Amino acid sequence: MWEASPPPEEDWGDDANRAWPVKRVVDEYVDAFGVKKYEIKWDDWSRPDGTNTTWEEALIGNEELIAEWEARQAGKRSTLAKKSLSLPVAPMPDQLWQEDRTVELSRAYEEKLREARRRNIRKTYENWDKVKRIGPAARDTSGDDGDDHDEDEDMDDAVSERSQRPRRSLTSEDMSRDGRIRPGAGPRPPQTGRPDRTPSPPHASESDVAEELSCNSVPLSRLIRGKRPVTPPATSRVASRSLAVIARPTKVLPKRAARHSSELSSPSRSRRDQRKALQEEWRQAVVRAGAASVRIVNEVNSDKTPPIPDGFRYIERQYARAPDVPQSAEALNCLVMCECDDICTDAGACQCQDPSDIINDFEEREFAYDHERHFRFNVPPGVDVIECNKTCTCPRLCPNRVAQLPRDVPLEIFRTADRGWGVRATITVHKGKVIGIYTGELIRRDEADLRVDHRSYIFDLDMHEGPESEIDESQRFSVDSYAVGNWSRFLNHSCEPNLQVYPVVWDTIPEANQPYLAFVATQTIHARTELTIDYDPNATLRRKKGKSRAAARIPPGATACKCGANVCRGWVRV
Ligand SMILES: C[S@@+](CC[C@H](N)C(=O)[O-])C[C@H]1O[C@@H](n2cnc3c(N)ncnc32)[C@H](O)[C@@H]1O
Repeated sequence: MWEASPPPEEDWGDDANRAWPVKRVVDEYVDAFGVKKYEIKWDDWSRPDGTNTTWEEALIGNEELIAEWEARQAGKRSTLAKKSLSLPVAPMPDQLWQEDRTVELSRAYEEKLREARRRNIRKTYENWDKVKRIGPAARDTSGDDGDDHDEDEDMDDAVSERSQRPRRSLTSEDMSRDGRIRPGAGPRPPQTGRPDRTPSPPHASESDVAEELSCNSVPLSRLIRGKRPVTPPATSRVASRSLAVIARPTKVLPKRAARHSSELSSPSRSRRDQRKALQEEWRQAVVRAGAASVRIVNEVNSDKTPPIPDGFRYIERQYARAPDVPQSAEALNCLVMCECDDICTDAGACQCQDPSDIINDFEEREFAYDHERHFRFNVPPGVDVIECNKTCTCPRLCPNRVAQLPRDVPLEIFRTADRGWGVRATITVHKGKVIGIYTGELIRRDEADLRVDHRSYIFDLDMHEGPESEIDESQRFSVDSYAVGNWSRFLNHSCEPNLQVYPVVWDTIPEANQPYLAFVATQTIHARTELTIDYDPNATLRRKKGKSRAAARIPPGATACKCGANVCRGWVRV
């Protein structure tokens, strides 16, 4: 608790309006309205406490003072630049490339390279490579049999792919506002004169035609938008079941995970060893993905590990696709490329946002994130956030690449007193901070319906579905995190949650109905506060609208809610 001291007294005497001599300008800042202010050091005036500076807005008639201040600053900057050329731009060992300090570092690095080039000095800062490749560089290859896809390589691949193959994607003109593809639209050769692009041929080549067909072959039912339900994004499926009776997963797991699972379940291993092995397996998966740590902690009872099924595979930031849900080539061909010069700052001018339905009060297109990469909560229900994709020219630290980046919030999977295991962050996160994404096995909905035992861990990707939707059954998908998943499978329900879920795409188009689900903080969440979501936002909406009066009666298929919130409706569909 503290109280601000009173401002220091200022006494300008009776002749406050006389011309007071100024010594010099000692500081400056630009206020929230863009007005520049200068801190002035006075020559023969001071407060009783000895301080003799004040902040002044206009220095009319004293332009030479400002000129002198600016010259001094320029001198300082150039001295610093000279000095800093010899300073290493080195990341800390635990530094992740998407952190703010890495962004600052990258800017310093660019500045130094520019200065070195200007002075014709051949200078390389080898340590910078570590920032760029923090995921793969930190990879622990011991025991890695190499059959896992390196999650962090995706973006790097994308960048190199971009420079190797001619870009093929829809431009803004090909997509109309409602996201439909216009007849005759299709991928075209790039039109600007950037050095790495091939000039536009007069007629479409064979490959253009092939891609055009594949892009236009996205079934129309999947391109119909504007008929989305006004419901919150995704709903967890319904079923109450005991964790003790979890059935073994039916899917054959990849070699690597199976090996670990047999190690983990070996009767010769003590429970403590099993915990260590599991923690290490997850640590490696997290490091490979370039993400912040996930620790397993239990301060409540003697359980060493959460009750995951044998062969559980931790996968931080992508779906494990079921064999009958391959990555849609059509969707990849239909990615809209933006050509922003640097980071994307104007959604209206960023071509990949053309199909986006995020519009502000002035009917202008808006990004879902602000310049600090915080979610703006401006996404209407049923609308996917469209992040910049692998064909876009912007860098990986563009503010419109957020959910696709590795998680930078360190987490703990911790034992709760009465709801099994839960998730909490070990740092305070602020409103709008995107924590990460839900991962798991991407399966068809009809398959999800059969996995009754997994229901608590299945998220339906149903944000585009509603009574009027014409989405074909074969195009409805769900994510099952029972046997494959990440920290988010441990998120518990609260009737007053501190996270919200929103659908987001970057490696597909919204019409493919396979977005990722991202979790964003809806308020400041202090370190080690449990992170929670609402498993049944529709029920909350109905309740808010007063449609469900029998709040405390537990409906069939639901279980007693133990979220402890003041507004708890008393039951939860799990
Ligand atoms: C997706 S899992 C969450 C992680 C789970 N606590 C665990 O230990 O694996 C969903 C299960 O957590 C429990 N659960 C989550 N939120 C709950 C709540 N508010 N009240 C009671 N049980 C809850 C239920 O057993 C539910 O089936």
